[in-house]
Amino acid sequence: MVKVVKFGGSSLANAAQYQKVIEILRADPERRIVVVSAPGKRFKDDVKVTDLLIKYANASGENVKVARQAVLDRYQEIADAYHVSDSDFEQINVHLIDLANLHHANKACRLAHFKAAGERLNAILMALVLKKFNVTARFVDPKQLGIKAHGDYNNAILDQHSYAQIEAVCSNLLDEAEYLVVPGFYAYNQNGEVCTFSRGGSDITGAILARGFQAQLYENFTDVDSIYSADPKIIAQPHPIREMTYREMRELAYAGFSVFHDEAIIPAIEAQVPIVIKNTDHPNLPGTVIEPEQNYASDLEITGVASSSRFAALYIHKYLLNREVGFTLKLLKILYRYDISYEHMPSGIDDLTIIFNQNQITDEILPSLLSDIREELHTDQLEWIDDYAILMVVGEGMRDKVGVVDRIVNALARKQIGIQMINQGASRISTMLGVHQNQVNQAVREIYREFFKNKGRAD
Ligand SMILES: Nc1ncnc2c1ncn2[C@@H]1O[C@H](COP(=O)(O)OP(=O)(O)O)[C@@H](O)[C@H]1O
Ligand SMILES: N[C@@H](CC(=O)OP(=O)(O)O)C(=O)O
Repeated sequence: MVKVVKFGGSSLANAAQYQKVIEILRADPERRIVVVSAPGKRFKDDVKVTDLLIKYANASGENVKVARQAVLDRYQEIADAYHVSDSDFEQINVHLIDLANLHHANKACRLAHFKAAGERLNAILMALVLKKFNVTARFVDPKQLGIKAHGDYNNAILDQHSYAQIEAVCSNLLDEAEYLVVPGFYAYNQNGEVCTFSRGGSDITGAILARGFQAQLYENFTDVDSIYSADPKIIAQPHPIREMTYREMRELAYAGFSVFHDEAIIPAIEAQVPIVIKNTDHPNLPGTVIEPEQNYASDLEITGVASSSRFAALYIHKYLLNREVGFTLKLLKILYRYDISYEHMPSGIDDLTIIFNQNQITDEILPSLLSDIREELHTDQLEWIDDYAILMVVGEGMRDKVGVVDRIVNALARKQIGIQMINQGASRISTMLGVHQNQVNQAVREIYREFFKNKGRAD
């Protein structure tokens, strides 16, 4: 049995972090498949290599060389610390130079190729460094593994057919080296071009490989001791979550727990591979285990409260909407025409709200989208709310408890926080609320306080 181990950008930010990663790998012989992100921030105001690469892609004139050098320096510091030879390191330099000279189908394709270099070069470097420790390590590109994706070049989605090839290739590769080092975050489309998953997408690659290799465990190493019940940037020293279910993680990750990518849960669910989130700085701590079902005792009503301000909403009011056959169909056809997907659509008798990911609606399309909806649906009222935030209160413990929603609503009411929308998922393990963005952090604090004030570590 093998473990897939993913290291995030913070875990690979410099040579000192590399050292911790190597020790983690060597501490457990089952850690064979190593998925790496691009080097992340070394300190608070540092810039991630992925962002340096975006700068490089957009640079012109004199700035091109400066931007390229900034990326190269990050790898050079690590290579020097491990005495990687100049000739071995040269491939990293050459790849960065080539990026700017290659022909690309369009701007989006070019950007994806640049961004993917962060992970690709880090995986090449990690394999070179591992060899310095007298172990066999092999860089394996996603193309060789058959990781294929479709959709936007910079927001791609895995092709489900990929698994047949991944599974076939994986077992053979394991015999070839002690460590297979795979770059996260990117895949190839049907034309063989590079495309990336959405930001933070190395978690997805790790999960795909956990399924592909039928791993016993997917270990995801990051910079926190565990997943907490609230974002530690909003609540100081929040309650650590020791165990949680896939369902809980999916909802919380979607709604703002950026420690794990929400789409990365899916391959793990499909193969029923448990996930553990651990800190590269404290690898012996238990971390957070994410598993198929709740097989552990818990007296918590809620597991976590997440928030995200990446949303916008359209409120539509029309009398007798409930009696109008095909109203929603017409609305969805308009969205389809504009190539827009929506996130949620809670509705009442005479109104409905459509919640979008803000990046779906640009300033260019918004006026004509609204005017088409007004004219084709004859609405009585249309309101565009661009400061929309979502709160997600999640917990397996909510399912059988009476009065949880009551406590959420009262906690917000006590602080005069208006609720724009409230929606309880059919799974009954989550309640979603819409609030204004300027109140969202306070809302998280109030809900957190309500449910964790007697649990020892409340803010
Ligand atoms: N509920 C949460 N629990 C733990 N960390 C969280 C939570 N919500 C957001 N985070 C953030 O996620 C960060 C780790 O994710 P990320 O920056 O993507 O790490 P990596 O570089 O390892 O990929 C933490 O430093 C923390 O700020
Ligand atoms: N490097 C990519 C992908 C990724 O997963 O990064 P990280 O592990 O640092 O979140 C990004 O910055 O989006």
